[in-house]
Formats: sequence, C-alpha cells, structure tokens
Amino acid sequence: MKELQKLNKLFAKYKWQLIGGILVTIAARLFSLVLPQYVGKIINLLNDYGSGKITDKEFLRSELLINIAWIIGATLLAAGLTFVMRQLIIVVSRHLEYDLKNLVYEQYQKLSLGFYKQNRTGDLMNRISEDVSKVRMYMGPSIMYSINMITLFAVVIPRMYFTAPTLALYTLIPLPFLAVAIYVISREINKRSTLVQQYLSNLNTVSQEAFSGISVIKAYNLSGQMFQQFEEIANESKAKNIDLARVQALFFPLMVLLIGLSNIMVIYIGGKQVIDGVIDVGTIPEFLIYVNMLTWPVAVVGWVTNMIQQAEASQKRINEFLDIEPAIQNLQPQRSPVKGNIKFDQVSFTYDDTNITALKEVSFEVPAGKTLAILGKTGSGKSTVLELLGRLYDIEKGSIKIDGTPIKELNLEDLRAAIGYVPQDAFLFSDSIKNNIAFGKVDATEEEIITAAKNAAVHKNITNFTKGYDTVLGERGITLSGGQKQRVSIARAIIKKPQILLFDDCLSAVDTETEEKILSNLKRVTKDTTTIIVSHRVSSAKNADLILVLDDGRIIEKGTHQDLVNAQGYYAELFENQMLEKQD
Ligand SMILES: Nc1ncnc2c1ncn2[C@@H]1O[C@H](COP(=O)(O)OP(=O)(O)OP(=O)(O)O)[C@@H](O)[C@H]1O
Repeated sequence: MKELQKLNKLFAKYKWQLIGGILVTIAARLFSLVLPQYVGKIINLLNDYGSGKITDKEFLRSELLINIAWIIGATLLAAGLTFVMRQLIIVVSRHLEYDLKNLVYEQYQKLSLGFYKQNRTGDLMNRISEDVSKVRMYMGPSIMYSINMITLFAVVIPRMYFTAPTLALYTLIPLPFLAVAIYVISREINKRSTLVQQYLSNLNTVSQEAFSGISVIKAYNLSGQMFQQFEEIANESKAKNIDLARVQALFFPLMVLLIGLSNIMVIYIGGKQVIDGVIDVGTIPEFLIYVNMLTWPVAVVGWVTNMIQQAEASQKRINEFLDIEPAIQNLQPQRSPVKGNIKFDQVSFTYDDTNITALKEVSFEVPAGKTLAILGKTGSGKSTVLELLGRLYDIEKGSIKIDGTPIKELNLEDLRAAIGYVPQDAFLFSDSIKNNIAFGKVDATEEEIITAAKNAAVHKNITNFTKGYDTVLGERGITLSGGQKQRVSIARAIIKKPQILLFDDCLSAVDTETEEKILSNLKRVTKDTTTIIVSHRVSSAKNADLILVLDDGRIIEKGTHQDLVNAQGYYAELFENQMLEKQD
C-alpha cells in the first residue's frame, strides 16, 4: 500500500463526501437486514396458523400486512440509501480519477524532451489511461465494497450467531473457501486480461502504422505481407481471449456451487434443528436470505484484494513519472521581459541519450532586431542552437545570455512566450487552418490570421480550398503539401509577434521565388525582431546581418555574405554551386 499513499492528498479534498458515503453505506446495510428477520417472522406466523396455534384469520392478515409493510419500507429505504452511497463514493472516485489524470498530464507537460526520447508514447498513454483507471477501481469500488462487506459482516454474523449458533457455524463454513477461490480466479483473470490488452495494443499499433503508411504499402505492393503480419497477431490475440474466457467461465459456476452448498447446509442442519425443537421454522428462510446476502461480499474479499494489488502496481508506474524532477525548471518566479539580444559564449552541448556532442565551444552574438543565418552540413548542430535558445535542453558548458541575462535566470514562460519557433518538421493539428495559425495567438482576430498567412505567402493557397480558412487538416481533412505546411507553420509563428523568431530549415520545401517573397515580407514585418534562420540554402542566408557556418558542432566560418564569399571557404563554394544550379 506504500505507493497508494500518494493518493491520500487527493482523498483529503473529498473527505466529507467520503465520510458521508461511509455513513450512508452503513445505514443502507442496516435497513437491508429488516427483510430476512421479517420473512422469518412471516413464516413463523404461517406455521402457527397451520399448526392451529393461531386461529383468528383477521389477526393473521393484519399481522402479515404489518410485517410486509416493514419489509417494503425498509427495502425501499435500503435501496434509496444504496443509490446515495453510489452517488457519493463512485462520483468521488470519478473526481479523483479526473484529478489524477490532470496531475499526470501536468507532469508530462513539465518533463523535458529528453524524457520523451526515453519513453515510448504508447507507454505514456497507458499510464495516463489504463493505469489511472485501475487506480480508480481502488479509489471507488474497492472502498465501497469493503465498507459494505465490513458493515454486513459486523451486523449479520453476530445476528446469525445469536439466533442459531450451530446453524450459523455450518452455514458460514463454505464462505472462506469462496473468498479464496474468487481471489485465485480473479488473479488469473487479471493476468490473462493483461495479456489480452497487450495483444490488443499490438494489433492497434500494427493497424495504425499500416493505415498511416498506406501510400507506401500500396506503392511497394506490400498489402499481402502487412495482412499476414496482422493475421498472425490477430490469431494470437484470439487465443489469449479464449484463454481468458475459459477462466472467466469458472467465476459464476463456482459462486453458485458454494452458495448452493451453504443453502443445503442451512436446509439440512436447520431442518434437523427444527425437528429437535432447537430453532423455529422461520429461522430457515431467514438464514437462506443471509447466505445469499453474504455471498457477494465474501466473493468481493478476493476480488477487492486483487483490485488493490493491481492499483498498487499501477500507482507505482504512475509514481515513477510523477516523481521525476523535470530537467528544465523555472528558476525565476519574477516576470522577465525579453528584448532579443542573443549571446552564445563558448557553448558546448552533448545529448545525454546519444552522447553526441552537437555543439563545441560555439560563440556568437546577435544584437536585438538583427538577423543571423546558420548554415552547415546535415548533423552539424544547427537545430541544436535553436533548441538551446528555447531551453528545450539546458547546457552544461559555456553560457547563453539574452539581453545580458543567462537564460536559466529568465522566467521560463516569458522566455518561451518571446520566441516564435518554426521547427524543421512542421507539426499541424487535426483542426482547421484558421485554428492552426491562431495556435500562436489564441485570441487572434480573423484579420490578424489573414495578414499572417499573407506574409507567409500561403493566403492564396488557402483561399483556393473550398472551405478556405475553415479547411480541416489531418486525418479527417486534407493533406497539405510540404511547402504549404511549412508556410502555415511560419504564419503561426509570426502571428505571435515574438521578440525572437527561430526558423529551422522551414523554407526547404518552397521554391526560391516564394522563398524570396517570404523573406522580404519577414524583413518588413519583423524588423524589430531578432531572427535566426537555419538553412541549407545560401538564398535564405545571404541578406542576414551575420552568417555562421557550422561543421561537426564548431563554427568554421563567421561573417556577412560578402565576408564569407571573399573567404573562399565552404560558404563561397555553396554559393557558387547554388548559383550554377539556378542558372541551369
Ligand atoms: N534529440 C536528440 N537526441 C540525441 N541526439 C540528437 C538529438 N537531436 C540531434 N541529435 C544529434 O546531434 C547532432 C546535431 O544535430 P542537429 O539536429 O542539431 O543537426 P542539424 O545541423 O540541424 O542537422 P540537419 O541539417 O540535418 O537538420 C546530430 O549528430 C544528431 O544526430
């Protein structure tokens, strides 16, 4: 139960509802005890009438009516209270589930990119859905059934014992066996359902990948092979489901068998005691009802024990993530406005997971409002410079300052709010184009959205779609071309009017003419914005105030376009080649 203790903080928030739920459960159980006693009384009355002890029919009728009224009244009350009990405890467990999901989601958002590299998305999804659901079973149903069971035992067993001690003993003998049997079976059911779940998630992964990559599968004529792979997993999944069904099929027959045994004990031992005059005949139906009332709670002992064990295991997995200290922390509670002067001083950076040193002693400065272009071969560290500026990773060596302050000392929210980042692989949500652009500025007006799209040279493309800005993208919508995606992503960054704009090779999929148009628009609308353009093309870099050429994490050339052309190095060669390509 150590892991589950973490939930106590959440429980505290709903303590009054929970205490209310417990009291209502106890009351509901007490009222449900009226039925067996009054059924016993009715049978005794009828027995007395049959044996001639009662002769007054009117008296018998009114007595029966009174007893039946008691039964109806108490049963209705017990039913009403059971409803309130579920409303309180189960509803609280849904609130707790919601709180726990939010807690995990909030933590996920705080965790760094490094965390996401180390953990698979499927695992993150599982912990926030499957595991949280299992913990909810502990927070709601197990608590409710446990209280129910304890109250019922505390009241029914003494009552049985005082009414007929020997009969009580014989009746109760099969019940512990039932508890153990249910425990064993439900443990087996859980083991097998976990396997079924695993196969189901394999099936989902295979089908999802197949559907996402349907164009590649068709182009390479791999449909048959993919189907075979699917069929193999589907067959294994079917086998696991049959295994599960086999054990599940044992659950109810076993319960019926053990209840049957208890019932036979009541009738056999009870019948003998009635003949010997130890108990009256009404005790037999009274006990039969008790046995049936106790069966489910007894079975629940095994079931709940299992549920708690599973919740403990799930909470352990959730705690593993909740206990991770986010690698990137906000160390500055005060607001820190950003102007945009960027200075890298001897910055070196190694990615933890690959151990690749992506940047080696990199130093440069970009005054606020100026433009820097970074060129270099693939893998030379260009994107890393941008990621470090947004504090997606923290550096160990050197310093990165904005407006003279080390970025770690800036308020993290303000820093990120000041940055408009267009990543290499533009990610667009399955939503309208309008909302995808407004993602950069939630309260953007229609006019702002259109202006941003015009500046990103994508307005015309958008208006050509029948639904214009309301066109839905992604799975249920249209697929944009690579270049259109990049430009929508640029519109999203510039609508934010940030102090710093970071473009990671985001003009690679547009033709040079459109590239020129976007760059000149950017120059106009972002004249006070510090801009860093990462590119493979000289055309994107040539007008920058400063150009860096990176090679294997080091700066090998640095200067203006003219400086670097004169230097006759990598940049000059690239420039010449690209000029030649243009002429071809
Ligand atoms: N998240 C990461 N985890 C581990 N290693 C990484 C990560 N991102 C990049 N690297 C490694 O760091 C080095 C620099 O990568 P980076 O993406 O900065 O290069 P780049 O110059 O932007 O390349 P490209 O032009 O192909 O985009 C590469 O060797 C890359 O494999």
